[in-house]
Amino acid sequence: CFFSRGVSPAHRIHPTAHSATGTVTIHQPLNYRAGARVHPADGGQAEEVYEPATGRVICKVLCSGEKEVDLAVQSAKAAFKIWSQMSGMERSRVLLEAARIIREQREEIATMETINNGKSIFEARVDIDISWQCLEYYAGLAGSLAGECIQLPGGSFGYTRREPLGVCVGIGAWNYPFQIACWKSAPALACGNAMVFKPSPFTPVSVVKLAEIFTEAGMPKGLFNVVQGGAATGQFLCHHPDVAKISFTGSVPTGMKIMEMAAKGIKPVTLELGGKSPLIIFSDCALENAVNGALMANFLTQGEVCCNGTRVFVERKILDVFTKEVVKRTQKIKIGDPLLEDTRMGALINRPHLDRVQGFIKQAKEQGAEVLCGGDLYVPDDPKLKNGYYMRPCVLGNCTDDMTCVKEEIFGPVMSILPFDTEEEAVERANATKFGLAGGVFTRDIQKAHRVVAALKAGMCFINNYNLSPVELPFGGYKASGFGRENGRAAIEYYSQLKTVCVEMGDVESVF
Ligand SMILES: NC(=O)C1=CN([C@@H]2O[C@H](COP(=O)(O)OP(=O)(O)OC[C@H]3O[C@@H](n4cnc5c(N)ncnc54)[C@H](O)[C@@H]3O)[C@@H](O)[C@H]2O)C=CC1
Ligand SMILES: C[N+](C)(C)CCCC(=O)O
Repeated sequence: CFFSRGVSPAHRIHPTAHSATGTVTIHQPLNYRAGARVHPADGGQAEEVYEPATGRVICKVLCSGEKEVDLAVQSAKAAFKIWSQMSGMERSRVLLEAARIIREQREEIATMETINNGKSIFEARVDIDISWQCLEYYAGLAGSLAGECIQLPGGSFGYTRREPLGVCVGIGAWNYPFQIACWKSAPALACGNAMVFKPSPFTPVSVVKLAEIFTEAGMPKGLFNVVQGGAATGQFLCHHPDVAKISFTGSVPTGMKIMEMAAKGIKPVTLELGGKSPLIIFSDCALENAVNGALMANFLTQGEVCCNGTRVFVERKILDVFTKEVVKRTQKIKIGDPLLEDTRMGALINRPHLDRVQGFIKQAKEQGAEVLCGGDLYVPDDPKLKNGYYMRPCVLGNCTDDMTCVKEEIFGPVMSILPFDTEEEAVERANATKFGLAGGVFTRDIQKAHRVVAALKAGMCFINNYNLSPVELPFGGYKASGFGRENGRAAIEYYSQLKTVCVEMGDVESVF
């Protein structure tokens, strides 16, 4: 598998995955509290949930009110008392069992993710693999989470305890619904915390499956709860006095609001926000790898990826050959029914978002960019897909740094190509953005590669590849792309706190 590892071939193909587009409806409650699916106790405003591939409503999600949010937090609080007292090894075993169940149910979860999100089943399987790998990784760390012992004068000493924070809130975006929930819950639970998770109201479905799996794996009932809804529900969560931490993935404007709310309760926050990341292609690159890298950097999940390298800086010497090849390969991307095995680009999340992406392309043309391919709506032949939210992936040439398409996050399949002449110029232009989530470089010159990534003001940098997600590596942003880290050992810092204990072995020497 091309950007995940450790998947046995038996997990790859499932014979029944093909037929479900346009047929699934969901009737079960989508809130999860105290170890069971429940209808929310209050709120109750219903939002339609779509299948992007067909434009069909697959269910209605009931938004949780203040009372339901409180019940979920209280349920988490009760479970925290049990879970936080368990040893790391005991927690590890439960997380490993959850990872095993996810592997077992991989096809079912990936199919649901595809139906609700619109991404290809091929990619959804990778997302689910990254998800269980994340649980395995933090299960591995759970047993070794510890403080340190520090010798002091006269035989006295101090020690630190790494303690959980309490009830953590996770708020997710719609592009990687299951994976985001795992990236937040795995380190949180490994550290001994409880969690209340709110997915995006566009993709409420798969995270409830995760909650069921956690219970089946042996977590105390109430340890992981799901509330549903949009901004109002999110605000109840962020203001709740019993919430110890908020981890958010989403847009910059919402991230600012989350931070303001957290400030009122002195709650720590992790913010995984948007980006407009640079990918710098030098003329001494391996061209085919660089072309592959540019496609990986722009067209996964219909371009709806926060860390995408959407500003592709190409050394002028290879501009023509690189552009020609990228365009040729982009035109070959198979768009269509996301549940078909050979589809590589499915549907965008919803009609307003598709319109927004189309608006960016229109504006790019008005500002002088040239559409080298795609950018138009795509209507699949299959009649059941005719109301889906498809577009052809787009490559823009003739771009300049001041264009809106180069400055703003589009969150769709739109690549902007920008020529450059010198390394210094490329680095300076790459850094001339309010964002700092990711960046990449393609070159065969190892000194240049390391020099350039060292100069990039971005949290996640790639050399000679792009958009890989090994769970062992910390992920997160600089500047307006947020702070805090997910994945890797680093995430432990954001879901635990240190208690220092100072131990006197002698007598108290009072100054009074
Ligand atoms: N850095 C990262 O890891 C990622 C960042 N993103 C960013 O997310 C954006 C797209 O996702 P969207 O779901 O449209 O973002 P969004 O910011 O509109 O919503 C994200 C989540 O916040 C909730 N929310 C909205 N208003 C809220 C409020 N006032 N209080 C509490 N919660 C609130 C939403 O219901 C949703 O669950 C893009 O800008 C993208 O760059 C998306 C995925 C990953
Ligand atoms: C998995 N990956 C690296 C393609 C994207 C992860 C960040 C996001 O949630 O957008």
